[in-house]
Amino acid sequence: MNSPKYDVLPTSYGGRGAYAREAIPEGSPILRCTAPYAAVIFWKFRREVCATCYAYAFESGKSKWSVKLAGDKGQGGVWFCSKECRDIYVKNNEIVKGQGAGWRLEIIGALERLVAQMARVETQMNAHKAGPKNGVSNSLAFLRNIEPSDITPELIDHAWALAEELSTEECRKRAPWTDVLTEFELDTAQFVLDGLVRRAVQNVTGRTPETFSVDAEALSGEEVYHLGVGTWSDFMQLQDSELPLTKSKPYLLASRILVYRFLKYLLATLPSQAKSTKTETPRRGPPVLTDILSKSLATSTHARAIMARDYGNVFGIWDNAKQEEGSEMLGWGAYTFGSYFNHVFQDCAPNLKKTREGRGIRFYTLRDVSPGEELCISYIDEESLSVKERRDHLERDWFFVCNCVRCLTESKTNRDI
Ligand SMILES: C[S@@+](CC[C@H](N)C(=O)[O-])C[C@H]1O[C@@H](n2cnc3c(N)ncnc32)[C@H](O)[C@@H]1O
Repeated sequence: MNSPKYDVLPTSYGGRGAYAREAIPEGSPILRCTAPYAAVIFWKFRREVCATCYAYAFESGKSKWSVKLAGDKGQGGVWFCSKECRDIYVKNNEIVKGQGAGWRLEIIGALERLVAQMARVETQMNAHKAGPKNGVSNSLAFLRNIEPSDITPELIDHAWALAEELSTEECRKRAPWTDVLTEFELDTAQFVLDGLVRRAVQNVTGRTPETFSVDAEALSGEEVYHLGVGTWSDFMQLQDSELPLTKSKPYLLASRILVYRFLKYLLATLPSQAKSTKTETPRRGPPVLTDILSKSLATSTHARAIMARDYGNVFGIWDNAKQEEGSEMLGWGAYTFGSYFNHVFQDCAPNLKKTREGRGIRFYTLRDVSPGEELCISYIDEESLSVKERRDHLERDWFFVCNCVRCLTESKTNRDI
């Protein structure tokens, strides 16, 4: 992917990076991603954060938003800061003009039911003082004790193959769901579902993503290069971190398999599936999105591919409070074209900064950039961490040893360790 202002090229230290095509003055907009390909607003914040523009109710002095969209039977609640944002949500999820976003609310309704069921299971477990079930059952029990040194691509493939068999059996039996997902797993499930929905909607509607253009209006005459969410294949070109992530945090393999099983089960509970009996006449009209989603979960390929592009590529969605006022993370999003900027490498300070604009993000230069210079952001809070903390954090969550000038100098002199 190439922008009018920079090229994405191989770096000397591995992977790709973004390099300025020509001199870029300080304060120049570099890239605006209008929306994430896939995102999640934490389940616990879904009433407080607008599902369209991510506005946080507390910043407007409210405890939650009051504009709600729900299904025919009141299920599938989604909250918005305004009617305009609600209308945008409907438009983005409408497959056939005039038919609204009912299918999406149906899925959210099923999610609400499973969340309520998991709360009941948890209450029962607490009453019986039973340890939490962590979703690693039978054939996958070996995942409980895996160490980083056990992790190989073959072991990961084997675990996913077993997960596919197990989940197919679970959906066939339709026994009640008895595992309890952690908050993080539930949010990961929402993120994966959002990516699968994006893929399905793009496939069905053929809606093409926006391409490079000058969006002069959006920022009062300022020239901003912006990109839409991209296609599934654009998204798939992002770095796949499944292997390094599993080596860094082996427990996440079982956790991600649980997320996949949960989503497959969730889709299997939807009425559109139950109706497809032998006696029913073939459905006419537009493709049923929920059925397409079930098909995309028949194997783990798509869900696994989305999770493989989560760590290392996504950005936190933060409220707009100032840092010193204690800004809060509301969720996270994968902004396809915004994930080619590496962590500051050659010198001590990043030359790009990112800001959130509604559901989009924008990158701009923090200082003058020379032609050919790599455009970098900072992945961490540089100021508050010691050199050891910075390097550990980058190795644990971004899978590389930081050899920037500052880290190398400070490690040599043992400063701040
Ligand atoms: C958001 S991606 C950046 C684009 C990535 N290099 C690519 O080829 O797609 C983040 C990943 O890039 C690599 N990376 C970023 N900054 C780096 C640096 N300073 N040194 C080495 N690798 C880095 C790490 O593998 C990290 O997980």
